[in-house]
Amino acid sequence: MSENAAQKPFPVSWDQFHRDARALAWRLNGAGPFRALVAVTRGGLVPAAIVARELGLRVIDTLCVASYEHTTQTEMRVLKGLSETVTRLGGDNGEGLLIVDDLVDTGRTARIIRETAPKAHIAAVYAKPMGKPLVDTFITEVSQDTWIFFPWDTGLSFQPPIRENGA
Ligand SMILES: O=P(O)(O)OC[C@H]1O[C@H](OP(=O)(O)OP(=O)(O)O)[C@H](O)[C@@H]1O
Ligand SMILES: O=c1[nH]c(=O)c2nc[nH]c2[nH]1
Ligand SMILES: [Mg+2]
Repeated sequence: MSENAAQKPFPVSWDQFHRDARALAWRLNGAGPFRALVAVTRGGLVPAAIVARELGLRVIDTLCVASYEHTTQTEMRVLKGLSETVTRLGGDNGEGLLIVDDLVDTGRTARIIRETAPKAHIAAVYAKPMGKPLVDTFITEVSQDTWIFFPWDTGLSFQPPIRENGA
């Protein structure tokens, strides 16, 4: 999604995120074996830590990608590719690598990852319909017009009563 003007908010708490990331680890447990884990920064760092802990993975790399300024989709920039060590572990095509992100939305990020490592296993905690076909594993699907608010991007604030908003 390039703009979030008319999107449905889907706030996720730390507890909920931990539960969903752990559910992802359960699902991935049968999909390995994995030789290394790659976190897609920055959002993928949080589920990567949880999944790595659950699956006993200790070789962890980052794929540093930026494609959104707040809620606006911008030109895609790969700021850092896979390290030499992890590229060697995964062979030429990324087989045996587990690549983790927080969500897949339009699928643009996942498409770039797929080009970098075609045989890697790509996993995301949340998926929207456009991006869903581009990942191998995900946990929760939300509609395309949903904007997911992650706990590291949000804080507690006063909520006006529903009635006062004219709902
Ligand atoms: O499927 P797409 O439309 O490509 O969107 C999904 C990507 O967008 C977000 O990252 P973002 O580029 O905002 O960077 P961040 O992880 O640093 O927040 C999210 O963490 C995914 O990586
Ligand atoms: O915090 C976020 N929530 C989303 O729904 C989303 N889609 C792309 N990038 C995103 N970042
Ligand atoms: Mg990201």
